[in-house]
Amino acid sequence: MLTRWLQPLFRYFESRTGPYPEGDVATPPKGLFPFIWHFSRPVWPWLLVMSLLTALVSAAEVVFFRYIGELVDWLGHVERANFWAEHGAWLIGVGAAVLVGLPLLVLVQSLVTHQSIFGNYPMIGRWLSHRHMLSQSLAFYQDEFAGRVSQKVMQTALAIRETVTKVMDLMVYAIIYFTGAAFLLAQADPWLTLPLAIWLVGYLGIMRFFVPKLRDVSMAQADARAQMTGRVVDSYSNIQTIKLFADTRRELDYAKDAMQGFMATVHRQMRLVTVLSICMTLLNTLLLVGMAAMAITTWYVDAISLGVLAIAIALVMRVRFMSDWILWEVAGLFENIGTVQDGMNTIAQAPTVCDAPNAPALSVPRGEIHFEALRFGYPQAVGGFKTEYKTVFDGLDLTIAPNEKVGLIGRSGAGKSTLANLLLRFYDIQGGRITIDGQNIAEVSQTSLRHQIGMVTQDTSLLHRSLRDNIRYGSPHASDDAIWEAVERAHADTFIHDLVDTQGRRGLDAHVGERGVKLSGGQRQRIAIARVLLKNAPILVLDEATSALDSEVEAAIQEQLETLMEGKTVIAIAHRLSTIAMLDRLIVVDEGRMVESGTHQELLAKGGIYARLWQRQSGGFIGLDVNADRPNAQ
Ligand SMILES: Nc1ncnc2c1ncn2[C@@H]1O[C@H](COP(=O)(O)OP(=O)(O)OP(=O)(O)O)[C@@H](O)[C@H]1O
Repeated sequence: MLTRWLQPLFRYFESRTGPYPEGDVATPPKGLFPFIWHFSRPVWPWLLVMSLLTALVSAAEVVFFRYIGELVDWLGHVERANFWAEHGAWLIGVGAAVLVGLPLLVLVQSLVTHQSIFGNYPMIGRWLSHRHMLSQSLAFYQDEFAGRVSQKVMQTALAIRETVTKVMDLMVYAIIYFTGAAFLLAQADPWLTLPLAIWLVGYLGIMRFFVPKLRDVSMAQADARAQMTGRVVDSYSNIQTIKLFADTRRELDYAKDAMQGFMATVHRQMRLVTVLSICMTLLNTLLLVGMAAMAITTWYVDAISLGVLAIAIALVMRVRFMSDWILWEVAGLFENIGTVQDGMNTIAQAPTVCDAPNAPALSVPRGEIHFEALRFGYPQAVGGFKTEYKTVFDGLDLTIAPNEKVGLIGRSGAGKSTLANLLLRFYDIQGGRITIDGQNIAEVSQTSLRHQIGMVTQDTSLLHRSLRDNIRYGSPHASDDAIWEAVERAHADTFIHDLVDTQGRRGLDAHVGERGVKLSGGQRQRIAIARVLLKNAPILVLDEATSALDSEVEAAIQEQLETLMEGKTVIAIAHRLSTIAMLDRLIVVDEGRMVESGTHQELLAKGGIYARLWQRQSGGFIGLDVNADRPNAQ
């Protein structure tokens, strides 16, 4: 009933701050305060309101104590017969104010804190971080575990909320309460503040001693926890290897070693907690006894009234309960600041590959690709500070004519996949340029560049969604008819028709991945081919596109791939030379340069690297005819 009545209020306060801010994606700044501010900007007016209301609630509590003291005094002095006549109106006024005012104040404060801030604030952090992380360069994800990044995104947002709200809410509450209490006691008799002042010195000393120790042990515990989880996850994810070598005891010992490391931090922490509890109890009891003694003494010499004595004891009782709680909050605050700092190191990294300001879209009327004096090496951090480049291309020149189909050949590690990745601008080059129809790919928007290129790779990773969503990922508005047509052309219909996932979803509706259907490497590759068929981009990159298929399916698809290649510029990479031998031109890459170029026949006649490779592959290595030199030899 009450909740129903409060519904409009809930809705009003929940909608005061939008949890999904739009606008340009910005890299969060480095530095603790600017980083926290970056995620707090959308909610700061509400944080301020929360802080003010908290200060009011805290002040109201102290004032309330004061009235209780006055009441005690009257009750001690006034004649019973005159009590109502003298104080009735005043009492009803204060009673009404407490009865209506305080709950109302707490209601508004609670609505602002819980409805406007608590849910929306961390979501703003997650949303802004996630948007930024999606624009991060590929190289970033090759250096970081996806699970670790996602955990940082989720955790950091919560830690920012905890840090800011602890400072702006709980600390404000405690400071106002403590100052208010001290002021109230000083007004009655300055001597009464003495026990409080001594207690404060002791309390700050305890904080100074214990908080850094608690923070250190919490950080050590977080590390030990990560290590323990990491080892357990490592065992589960490599369960096949463990079973293969049938050595669960070794795995258990490996995990136990990390568990013992974790337990050592727990013991350290719990010992600290016990000593801290003893110190706090001693200090608080001392405050209580000290304040009681001081209050009784001052009352005895008639310096204070009975009412003041009562509130002095009551205020101190409350300080006693609050002090434990604040100490833990401060220790927690440092832990949260540590989490924010740790998250900042991952999240506040600028993408290495960026669009130029107002970058135009790429237009591909012809499909000519030109690599000009290309120099590229993968960056490698040396000693954590300096970056060196591991050279892959050193002055490569290559022009691929519109609609030309080129096969790239080279030993493993020669840089074939790298060349494809550079065309897609997954990395920025260190020298030269890459142009498509005369437009430098570094000057057009990355999205438009990748829209114009269809790619099938060796390892097809599918998203944990329905097959339909996976296939139409590059063309989100494709109809089911168009999807089925692509599926049939990729020869994927044979298995898609029979697919049922654990939830009973069938065919294109079946979900892949975790708790979904498990597809073989060849099946996944056919899905990838269907996806590219549907995308129908003017430039095609096939990086070992049929490597996971058996010969029968490969032969069937080859025909479809030829249709797919019609009217497109194609770069195909394959170790099995027979799959690319029929292309217009074959290029052999070695040590960062193009060393041979020509048709299959020309390269065979040349008797160079290609001829030797062909000879080896057709010479029984994969069971082909020794004399086969026909481009379409299978
Ligand atoms: N992300 C990366 N970071 C650093 N070095 C890399 C990265 N990817 C590849 N390399 C290195 O760059 C070189 C070229 O690799 P690339 O994958 O392009 O070769 P490839 O010719 O496609 O090999 P393969 O035929 O085995 O697929 C290799 O020495 C490889 O170790």
